[in-house]
Amino acid sequence: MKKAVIFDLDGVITDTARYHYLAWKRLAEGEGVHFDEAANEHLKGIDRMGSLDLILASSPRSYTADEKLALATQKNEHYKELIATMSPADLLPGAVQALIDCRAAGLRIGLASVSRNAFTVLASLGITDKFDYVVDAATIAQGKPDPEIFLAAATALGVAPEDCFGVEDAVAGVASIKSAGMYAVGVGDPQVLRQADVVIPSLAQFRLADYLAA
Ligand SMILES: O=P(O)(O)OC[C@H]1O[C@@H](O)[C@H](O)[C@@H](O)[C@@H]1O
Ligand SMILES: [Mg+2]
Repeated sequence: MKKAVIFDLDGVITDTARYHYLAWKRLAEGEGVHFDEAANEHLKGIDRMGSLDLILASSPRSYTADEKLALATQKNEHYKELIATMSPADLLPGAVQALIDCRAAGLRIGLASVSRNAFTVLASLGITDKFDYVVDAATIAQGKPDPEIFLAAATALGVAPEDCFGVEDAVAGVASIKSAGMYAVGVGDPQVLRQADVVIPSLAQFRLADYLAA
């Protein structure tokens, strides 16, 4: 039986994935780089500087480290404007019920987001106290798809990786869960999240009993 669940945040619990997309799109177009939903799919779950590098790889010019930092800051300021009015109304359908079900089943509950805005978003959604442990992205050396962030959450929760399952909307996130040796619940399109053990369209279809014995 599984003893812990580790959730991703952006795109799983709330639709911040949309805001990340809009902020990256404005930045990319300002740099003369075409950016659409398909390109964005490759950035989901990727940390801020990693995402910027992927976008700028298609730019006609090169950038100094200082220029990159300025662009990343600019994107983050725009992103923070977009999330400023978030409230519990921005929780995706089924998210709170999934957290309640996991708690009722006695699971330890972690959050593994590479976003440095995760604590702010959790507070705006009013769900900080629903997690036993939230990984501080600033303490993680290797972003997803590296397993580090999911392993860090499991260690802090005191549960072996094989007794955990992870919940993710990103290809890189599912890869991170699988290389951590955990069962992966994908949220999204099965044609995209091919490495997941099971894929559900949203947390409204979260069926805890199916994952506990997996
Ligand atoms: O820029 P932030 O808030 O630290 O977020 C980093 C990354 O966090 C991830 O959760 C998102 O899926 C990415 O799109 C985002 O780039
Ligand atoms: Mg995500």
